Amino acid sequence: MIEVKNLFKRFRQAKKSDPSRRRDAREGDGYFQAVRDVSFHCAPGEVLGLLGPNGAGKTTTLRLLATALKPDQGTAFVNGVDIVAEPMQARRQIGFLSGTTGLYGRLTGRENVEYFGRLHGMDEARLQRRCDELFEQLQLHDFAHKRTDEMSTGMKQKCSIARAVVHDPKVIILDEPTSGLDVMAAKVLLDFMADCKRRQIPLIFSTHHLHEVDKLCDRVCVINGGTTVFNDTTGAFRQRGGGDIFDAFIGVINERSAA
Ligand SMILES: Nc1ncnc2c1ncn2[C@@H]1O[C@H](COP(=O)(O)OP(=O)(O)OP(=O)(O)O)[C@@H](O)[C@H]1O
Repeated sequence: MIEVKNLFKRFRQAKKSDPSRRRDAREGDGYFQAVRDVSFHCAPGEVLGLLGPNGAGKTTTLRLLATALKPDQGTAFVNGVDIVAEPMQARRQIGFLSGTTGLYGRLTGRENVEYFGRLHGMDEARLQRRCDELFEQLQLHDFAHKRTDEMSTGMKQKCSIARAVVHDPKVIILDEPTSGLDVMAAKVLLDFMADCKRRQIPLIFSTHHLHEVDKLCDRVCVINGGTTVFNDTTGAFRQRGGGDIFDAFIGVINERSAA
């Protein structure tokens, strides 16, 4: 179970901006309030889609949840572990794919994944079994021994996912996993996510591709201007758009912007 409760995060800005030129209500004196009151939850067997326009605060929220950043206020619980009080314990439960691939270019795909498995303290037999399983599932076998700096975007992304989940985490958080991928590579990743759902692993992913949400998600959270503006089931979201998920998204964003 993942429970995110009233997260807030501001970033310091090097220069104070001129108040008359501020374009974003989140900008203050020497800071930018990237996340301001974000809440949602995702149970075992559920997939939650995190949506929002560019700059809404999705990546910041996911980095807070994955303990890469510390919130200013609020917290989250990962399988009952408080990410603020016990970040190390929380981190062990989480598989996190960030926007940057984080692969070592001179290592092969398999070497990268094995390296991160060893960092997680996995014993060799379990690590090899897990790598075999992931390389099969992500259709990476043919490329396992290729250096990652010679791989295509899709192959790199699959390796990054394998790297993120090698330790068999209890929850999975993916930041724009299908961004920039061709249809075939995206399908492999969507199938992987569907399998996590079948295995009762709570999974959260951010995306701009609404058809992925339509196909895969049980719950939807929309962030706009750093704040949660929708948090409910995918069915309830569709209804907001009279059955159309695109209209639902635009309606939720426009409603908030008008307010
Ligand atoms: N380290 C930082 N310092 C200052 N501002 C930041 C920092 N990180 C993010 N921001 C700002 O916070 C806001 C939210 O950024 P974030 O990357 O979380 O948005 P996003 O919803 O993931 O956007 P996108 O869909 O474009 O990836 C943006 O305006 C961004 O410029």
